[in-house]
Amino acid sequence: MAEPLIRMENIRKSYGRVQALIDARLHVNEREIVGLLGDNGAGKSTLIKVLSGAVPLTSGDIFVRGEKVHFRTTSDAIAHGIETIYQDSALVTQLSIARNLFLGREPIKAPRFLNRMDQETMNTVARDLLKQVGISKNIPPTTPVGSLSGGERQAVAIARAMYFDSDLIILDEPTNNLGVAETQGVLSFVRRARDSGHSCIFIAHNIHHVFQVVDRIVVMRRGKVVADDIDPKKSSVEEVERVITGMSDEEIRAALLEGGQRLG
Ligand SMILES: Nc1ncnc2c1ncn2[C@@H]1O[C@H](COP(=O)(O)OP(=O)(O)OP(=O)(O)O)[C@@H](O)[C@H]1O
Repeated sequence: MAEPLIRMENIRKSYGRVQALIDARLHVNEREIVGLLGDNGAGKSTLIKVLSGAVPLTSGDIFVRGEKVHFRTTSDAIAHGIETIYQDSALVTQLSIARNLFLGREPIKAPRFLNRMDQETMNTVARDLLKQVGISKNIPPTTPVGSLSGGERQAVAIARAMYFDSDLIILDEPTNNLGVAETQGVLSFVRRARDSGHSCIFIAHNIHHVFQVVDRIVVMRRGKVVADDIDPKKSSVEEVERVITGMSDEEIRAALLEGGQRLG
């Protein structure tokens, strides 16, 4: 079998006495959307932070296309094609969509010594990217990001990762606080990123959103990966919820009943 794009093995991460990750493993194939699920505190964010170079691992190995890597900073991970998009996506609201797409990597107009940004190129690329990512309305690339909706901002961040050729785009709770239509928009941007050759890790508390978009589901519980090959087409939401909680139907019913009695 082909070497996966990303392979993480025996990942341990301790914060003092707290063992956030215990021999966690994760792989992501080329052109694959992996959904990462788990209850609060299961270790999802920590695993992603390790993969994006934001926190150092205590022990374990990370491979990119079979090559062992050591990420000490987020720039190391970005240099290996791994881009993480957080909810607020680090966009500058006062600047245009085009400027945000190129933030820190702006093309320079000739003659280069004058150090003038090539606004025209930025606008042309931005227009094309917005189309690729599937922003349906005709939004000019000169529009300030501050006037975009939450879903459109996610689209700009995804477009940026696509343009700078990130192989893996990690989306941490991209649909949080979004309305129904906006959420559907973001899910379709993620599908388009996959269809144009990128892989994604999608973290969301809303299991229904995950089911709609991912190719495979990975579940974490108490720092460990307890399932890494759930096919959303063959499993039900309830089955996956059981894996997340580690509870049987009976235990879930008892917990609900107990909760109901407490409320009553
Ligand atoms: N900086 C930190 N210092 C100490 N403990 C931490 C730190 N970050 C996370 N933890 C602990 O590590 C464990 C895993 O947390 P993590 O945030 O990775 O879980 P999560 O699955 O992302 O949860 P959530 O869905 O609530 O964001 C938890 O017990 C958490 O309290």
